[in-house]
Amino acid sequence: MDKAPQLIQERSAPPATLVIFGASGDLTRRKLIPAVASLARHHRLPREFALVGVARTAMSDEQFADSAINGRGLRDHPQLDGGIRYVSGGYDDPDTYKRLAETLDSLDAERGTAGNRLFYLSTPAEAFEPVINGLAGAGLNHARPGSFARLVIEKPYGRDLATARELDAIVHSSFDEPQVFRIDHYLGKDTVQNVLALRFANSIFQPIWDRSWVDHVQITVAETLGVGTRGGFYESAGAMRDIVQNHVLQVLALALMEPPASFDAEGLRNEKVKLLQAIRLPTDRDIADLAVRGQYTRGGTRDDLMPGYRDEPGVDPLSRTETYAAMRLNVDNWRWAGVPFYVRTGKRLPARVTEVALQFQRPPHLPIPTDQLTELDADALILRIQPDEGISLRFGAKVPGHSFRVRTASMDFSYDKTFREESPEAYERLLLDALLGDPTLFIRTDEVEQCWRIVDPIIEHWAKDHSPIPTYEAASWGPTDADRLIGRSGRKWRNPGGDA
Ligand SMILES: NC(=O)C1=CN([C@@H]2O[C@H](COP(=O)(O)OP(=O)(O)OC[C@H]3O[C@@H](n4cnc5c(N)ncnc54)[C@H](OP(=O)(O)O)[C@@H]3O)[C@@H](O)[C@H]2O)C=CC1
Ligand SMILES: O=C1O[C@H](COP(=O)(O)O)[C@@H](O)[C@H](O)[C@H]1O
Repeated sequence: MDKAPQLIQERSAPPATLVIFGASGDLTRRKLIPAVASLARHHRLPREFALVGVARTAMSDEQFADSAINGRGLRDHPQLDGGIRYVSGGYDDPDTYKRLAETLDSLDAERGTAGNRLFYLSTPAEAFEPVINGLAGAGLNHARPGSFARLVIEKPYGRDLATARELDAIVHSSFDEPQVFRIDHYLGKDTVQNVLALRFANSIFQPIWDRSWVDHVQITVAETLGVGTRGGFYESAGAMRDIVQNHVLQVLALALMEPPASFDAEGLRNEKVKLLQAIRLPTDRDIADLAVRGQYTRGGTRDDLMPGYRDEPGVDPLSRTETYAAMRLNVDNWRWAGVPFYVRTGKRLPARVTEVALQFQRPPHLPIPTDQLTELDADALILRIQPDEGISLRFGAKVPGHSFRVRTASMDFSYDKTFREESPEAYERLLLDALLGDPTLFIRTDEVEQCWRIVDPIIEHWAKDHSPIPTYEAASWGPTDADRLIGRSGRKWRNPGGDA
């Protein structure tokens, strides 16, 4: 019998050393170390496991272990006890990699990590090239026979199509594509993977999942937080590069692609690429009607007044960076021709919510007087990715009583209430996949290119547009232009949790 694709197996990691570059940073502290901690807690790491942090900040092994691991309650985990090292040095200094290689060899000897290495680039993008070259200079890009050397690269992958291709050339000068794992942590979320389960493990949804039934689709990635301490990074990214190019387009691709023959890495990624290729590019003439940006200004309530983006640390007081982006997309294929897809993301919106909402067409004829239907919305299927994970089906139901009033009702599935199993954190899931060499939930190079192809024209258009950037008050649902974008076709945004 064929082996099941790795995506659908229960697994634990092989002997290996995880090497994190940028080990003194925000992502390492907030996401990667907790992910390692959770893998250890759930017995998914073998005793032959080690962790090495690399960064310029001076720290001893003990200090790194203390700050990184012990603080997470991992002191007593045999998988990590004595297996934590720290290498401090410049990313472009060959000596850093020489010391790293010695550390890795000694861990192989002491802990039996078998020469398996997973290098995680958790630095700002400027450091990717020197780290890749440094690894190759020390021969760390090659594994001994029977072992692996893999590279995980954080997002955003490039700043546009051209720089993504340049980065790929640098990566491929030292690593072969099967060694490369481009991460988008949204793909590690159970609820994002559940888009696949809902669509392809059931037969009832597939017949209505197309232009004959769907009026339009809305994808929202809304955050209540501002840019926090990441103002410096965000200034050069903006919402389009930070969220739309990766998380939003990945979720969209999973929601709209054709059924793959199997959930193996190539089958799944081929279908995503085909879908992304079918997205029509806006022309310079219609871009203004199809894409909207905004930047948050001071807002909130008197008791909870939030600063404007330009007042955040690390942000230019005259910044023109967008903290909100919305687009209308068209997919030129047989299934979706004519159906509009509205996507939006923003910081400092009134609710933290990520969802995919399919709104269905109204019935062709309603045998009920219109005054009985004033509380009836169009039918909708809402895939709630976070934070209230689940699925809602919204449909019309007769209100009890002597009249024939029909009001929208909701049938809800909640992860929390239905399953007792715990969801792994996205980074935990993806770290384990990379340790196992399963690329299914990582981004292939042609996907990256397709995503840049879609957002590049809009980013370039905005860069040339010198009119004042539209604004929205913190804790509101974005600039009024976004309402016009969707309102032009007589539709409106679903604002989960209500309008603010
Ligand atoms: N933080 C987050 O929530 C998310 C981050 N990412 C991506 O993950 C990666 C890491 O993010 P994050 O941890 O926030 O980054 P940080 O800005 O915290 O940087 C990580 C570490 O890299 C080193 N570093 C900082 N600037 C430079 C530089 N210019 N050149 C070389 N090294 C530098 C610093 O360590 P030292 O000075 O000690 O060498 C720093 O501690 C980035 O690519 C980011 O885009 C992706 C999704 C979410
Ligand atoms: O990649 C990023 O994602 C986070 C949002 O992730 P979530 O899992 O909390 O939804 C976002 O805040 C950050 O700006 C971005 O770089």
